[in-house]
Amino acid sequence: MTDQPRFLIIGAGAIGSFYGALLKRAGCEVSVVLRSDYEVVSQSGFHINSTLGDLSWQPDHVYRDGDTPVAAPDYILLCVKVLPGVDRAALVRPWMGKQTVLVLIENGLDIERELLDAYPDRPLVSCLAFIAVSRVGAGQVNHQAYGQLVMGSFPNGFDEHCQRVSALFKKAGIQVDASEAIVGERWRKCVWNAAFNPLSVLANGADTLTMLDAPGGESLIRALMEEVIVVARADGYELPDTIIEKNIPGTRAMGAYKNSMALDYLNQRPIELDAILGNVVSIANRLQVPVPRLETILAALKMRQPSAG
Ligand SMILES: NC(=O)C1=CN([C@@H]2O[C@H](COP(=O)(O)OP(=O)(O)OC[C@H]3O[C@@H](n4cnc5c(N)ncnc54)[C@H](OP(=O)(O)O)[C@@H]3O)[C@@H](O)[C@H]2O)C=CC1
Ligand SMILES: CC(C)(CO)C(=O)C(=O)O
Repeated sequence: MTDQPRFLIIGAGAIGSFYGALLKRAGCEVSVVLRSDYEVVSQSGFHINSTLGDLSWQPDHVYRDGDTPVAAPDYILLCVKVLPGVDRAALVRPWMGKQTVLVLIENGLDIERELLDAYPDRPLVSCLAFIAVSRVGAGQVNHQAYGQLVMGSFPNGFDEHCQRVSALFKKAGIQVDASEAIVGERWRKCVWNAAFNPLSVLANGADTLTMLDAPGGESLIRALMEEVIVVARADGYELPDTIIEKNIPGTRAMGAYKNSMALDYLNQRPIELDAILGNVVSIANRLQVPVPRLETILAALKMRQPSAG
């Protein structure tokens, strides 16, 4: 591994280009594999309007499918949406060198397994992003708030790669919380995402305050969060009840906010329904934990979007 770590971002949308900008700021070589934004970013880079200032940057190399990288990356930062039609293991395969380590910044539960199965001898760095950032045009990103990462090795621990990558993000000014139990952290975040994200789609792309203030809204959201907590506990992750008491006022304090699934829905893009809700329900079914409300919402959304899951 070189002194200046070499990163390749696959999925350089809102999250990928934002965290890529930070790695660039920390002195790394950062390249990207692009699809729809290839021409624009090749010519004029990413334009990122951020609460941290102007984070616009030019990748060291801009690739597209079928290209051969100039050099194998030390790290692949995988930030594509986790969707049933997207084979993430196949997506990274052409770019993996003999020593390349995968770093995921993606939402959802139980989303690492397919990558670990495909690359069983590779360390896997798993990250959760607490951020509000969206892609507003080709190569154009708007960062509205936050940015903290929670990071750990999958399935557990905090290895030398986590240490190295977290040090780079910290150097660029981002808070990184180290976790020895990243799966528990995924459950903890899922308490929020599995309740708010799918419900916002049923509510026609509603923001958080609209959902909380609708008649019966807050009590439904609390009940959904309780169901997720019960499943997490049955799966061996002892989440405290206080999560809900923190989540509700914390969400109110953020102001009206449209989560990533609401934005996907409003922009007619596929939603990460299985990664965020379907996998919770599957684990509940396997462990025979009743989750009637989560199941109802999942079934209703599958009717709306049968193939995009
Ligand atoms: N945005 C946010 O505030 C937050 C997002 N997250 C999570 O982060 C993850 C990424 O989300 P986000 O960045 O918002 O999503 P975006 O839709 O902004 O970005 C996804 C990117 O992946 C690219 N992509 C998809 N397939 C390929 C491919 N085959 N080859 C190359 N590029 C590809 C897309 O390119 P193309 O345009 O060509 O399709 C797009 O640029 C998700 O799991 C999300 O839930 C978590 C917390 C907050
Ligand atoms: C928690 C939140 C709202 C932002 O980090 C998110 O994960 C999302 O928008 O899906």
